[in-house]
Amino acid sequence: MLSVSEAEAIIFNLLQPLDNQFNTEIVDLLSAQGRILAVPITSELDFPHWDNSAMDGYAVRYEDVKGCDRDNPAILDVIEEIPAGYQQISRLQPGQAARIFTGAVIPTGADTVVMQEVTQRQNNRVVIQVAPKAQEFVRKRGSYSQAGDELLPAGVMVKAPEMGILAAAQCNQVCVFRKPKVAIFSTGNELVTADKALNSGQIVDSNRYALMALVRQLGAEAIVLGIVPDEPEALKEVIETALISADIIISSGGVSVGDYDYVEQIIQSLSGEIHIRSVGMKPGKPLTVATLENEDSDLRVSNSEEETQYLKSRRKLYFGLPGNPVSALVTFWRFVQPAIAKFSGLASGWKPIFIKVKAKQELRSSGDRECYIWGRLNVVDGVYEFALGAGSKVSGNLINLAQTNAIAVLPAGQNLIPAAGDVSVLLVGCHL
Ligand SMILES: Nc1nc2c(c(=O)[nH]1)N[C@H]1C(S)=C(S)[C@@H](COP(=O)(O)OP(=O)(O)OC[C@H]3O[C@@H](n4cnc5c(N)ncnc54)[C@H](O)[C@@H]3O)O[C@H]1N2
Ligand code: MOO
Ligand SMILES: [Mg+2]
Repeated sequence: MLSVSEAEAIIFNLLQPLDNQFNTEIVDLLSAQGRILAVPITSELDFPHWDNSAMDGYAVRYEDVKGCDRDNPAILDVIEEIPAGYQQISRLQPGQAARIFTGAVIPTGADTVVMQEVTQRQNNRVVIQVAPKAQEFVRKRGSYSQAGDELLPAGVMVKAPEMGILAAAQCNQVCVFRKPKVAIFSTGNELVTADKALNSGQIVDSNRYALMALVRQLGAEAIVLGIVPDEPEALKEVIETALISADIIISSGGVSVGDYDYVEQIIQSLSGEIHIRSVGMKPGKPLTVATLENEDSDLRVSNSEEETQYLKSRRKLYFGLPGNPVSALVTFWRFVQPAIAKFSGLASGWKPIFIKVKAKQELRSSGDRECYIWGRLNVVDGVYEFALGAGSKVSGNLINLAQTNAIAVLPAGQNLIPAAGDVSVLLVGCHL
C-alpha cells in the first residue's frame, strides 16, 4: 500500500496544469476576482504617476527652509493653493511657498513639503520653525514602480489587493486561466438526492453536495453528473460523458473491495491507467487515482494541428474517492484540493498547508496507517490549539464533521499524542 507522501507525489506528477497558450480567457476587471492571472501584469504608468505630497502642509524649496528653527524661522510668501487633482499655475520662486494637500502634485520649483502642524499662517505668509529633511513628505514619481515593471506575476489569484492594482494599472481586460472543469458524480443504489423521500435502506447522496462546495470554493467549475447506480454500464456511460466535458473527474463510492465496487474495472475497460489503488491512511484507504485519454469535445472541432496535438497530450485525471463521507472529504482535502489548485494555474500556495500546534486533548490512533482526526483549530491566548471534533471518529460520521477547519495528522507508527503535545494539523477550508 502506498504511503500518503508517495501517493501525493504520484498525483502531483500526473497533473498537467492549465497553460497560457491554450487555456486562457479575457475577463472584465470586475469579473477578475478569484481568477488566476495567466500572464504577468505590467503598466506604462509610473507609480506614483508624478511627485506628490504625502501631507497637508506647504510645498517649499529646501534651500529656503534648511536650518530654520524657532529663533530663526523661515518666512515665505504663499503664492497659491494646490489641492489634490489641481494643476498648478506658477513656478515656485526663492522665498515662496504653496499651500498643498495630501496627494496633490508638487509644484515646479518645490522639492520638499512641510507639515502644517509645524507652521504658522500669517495672512499670505507662512512661518516655518522646524527644518524638514530634504525632499521630506514628497512621494517621488516612479518610487513605487516604474513604467514596464512587473506589477503582478502570472499564477497569482486575484484578491482584493490585486483587484486594486489591476484597476490602478487600468487593466480593464484581464487575461486569466480558464476555470478548471471538474466532473462530480456519486455511485450507489442506496443513494437519493436531498429532496427525495427516503425509503428503507436509502441515504442521501451527501458527498455530491459537499464535493461540489469544495470544488466551487477553489474557483473551479463543478459539473455535477448526479447519482450512478451500481451497474457497470451506467458507470461507463457517465465516465465517458465526464471525459468529454471535464478536466478532472471525481467520483465517490465503489472503490473498495465489495462486489458492487466497479470503478477500477470500468476505468480499465476504458483503457485508463490506474496509478493508485489504495493509500496507507485512515480514513481514505481505498482512494483510487487514474488517468484516461482525452476524449475532449474540443478534439472534435477543427483545431489547429498544434492545438489538436496539445489536447491529445492532455490526459484526464480521475479521483475515485471512498464512499464514506468523511473519507471522501478527507481524501479531497489531502489530495484533490491541492491538485485542483495546482491544475488551475496557481504558481504557489497550492500545496497542502500543515502547521504545528498544541493538542487540546490526547489524540489516539491505531498507528497502523497515517491517521487523520478532524476537529477545529482555535486561537487560545494567542496560540493555535487543535481541539477534537465531537462524536465518534468513524469515517461514516459526517454529522460530527460540522465546523471542521483542521485535521490532526498522526503518522503511521505514532498512536498517541498527549494533551498539550505538539501535533501537525492540515488546514482545510482555506488555502493561501
Ligand atoms: N472487507 C472490507 N470492507 C471495506 C474495506 C476493506 O478494506 N475491506 N474498506 C472500508 C473502507 S476503509 C472504506 S472508506 C469503504 C469505502 O468503500 P467504497 O468506496 O466502495 O464506498 P461504498 O461501499 O460505495 O460506500 C461506503 C459507505 O459510504 C456511503 N456512501 C457512498 N456514497 C455516498 C454518498 N455519495 N454520500 C453519502 N454516503 C455515501 C455508503 O452508503 C456506505 O455506507 O469500504 C469499507 N469496506
Ligand atoms: O478509508 Mo475508510 O475511510 O478508513 O473508512
Ligand atoms: Mg462499496
